Amino acid sequence: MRVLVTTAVPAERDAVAAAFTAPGPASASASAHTVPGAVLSRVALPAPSGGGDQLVLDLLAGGVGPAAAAASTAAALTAATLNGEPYDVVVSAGIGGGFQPDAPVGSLVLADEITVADLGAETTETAGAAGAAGATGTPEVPEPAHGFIPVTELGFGTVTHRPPNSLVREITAVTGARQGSVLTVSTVTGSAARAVELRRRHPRALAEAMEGFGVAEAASAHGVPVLEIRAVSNPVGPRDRAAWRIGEALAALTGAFGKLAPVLESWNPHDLTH
Ligand SMILES: O=C(O)c1cccc(C(=O)CC[C@H]2O[C@@H](n3cnc4c(=O)[nH]cnc43)[C@H](O)[C@@H]2O)c1
Repeated sequence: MRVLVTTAVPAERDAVAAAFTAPGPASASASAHTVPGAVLSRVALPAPSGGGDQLVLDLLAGGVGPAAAAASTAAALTAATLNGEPYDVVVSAGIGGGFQPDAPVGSLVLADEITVADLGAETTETAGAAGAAGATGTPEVPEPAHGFIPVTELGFGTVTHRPPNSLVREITAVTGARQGSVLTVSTVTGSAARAVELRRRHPRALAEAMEGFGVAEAASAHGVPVLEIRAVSNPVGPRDRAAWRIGEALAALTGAFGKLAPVLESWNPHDLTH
């Protein structure tokens, strides 16, 4: 089983690696290699004693934001395919903001939907009131934008990727993660009003981060299943850097990967029954 794990920054990548590289009788081997557009840290676990596939994880610190994440993930996926060693699953992993009170700081969120929240068009038309401004004539002063049309309703692309249900269920069970939508945003939410608006539009959202949708777009282009796991470092809402608990979240990420390795080892990538 070959797994590509894309994080944004090296601290997140190293937190994932720490789940496998602690010294011990059967510790994993670690190495690094470069492919065009990506530097990969490889963790190869010892083959399971009862037989079965060896778990190999390539860890990639692919950059902050959906564009960097998509570009670096796509580079790694393409290189692996050209080398005849394609990945079976891609995981977007890192810290994220948690919507309160459902995803407290320090908790884990596993995405059953990876949704881009700000890919679309602003509109002054409210839902169900399209054309209202036109009915009363041209407004004399510009109205504030108060609506959002996702790109899919404009006739383009996609806004949501769905990880395989079976894998999500099993990982939720072993890690104790909360399961819900994880939003991808290009701007970190910094106000209560924006947090409320995001939850109004996405009632199942538990967390927001900046890379999941980019990773998922690359995985989807290669026909590879995708997961997203976030350890909550801060509440989504008014900007308060003092409230961030990055160390706690990175430790939670390490704990999660320690537990999900056996699930990945035993998962059959050809069983994509949702
Ligand atoms: O508030 C700031 O000054 C600030 C400046 C630069 C970067 C940030 C980040 O939030 C880093 C984003 C980084 O971490 C993930 N992340 C963590 N919490 C959140 C969040 O509440 N909303 C969105 N992304 C978050 C994200 O995936 C990036 O990789 C802040």
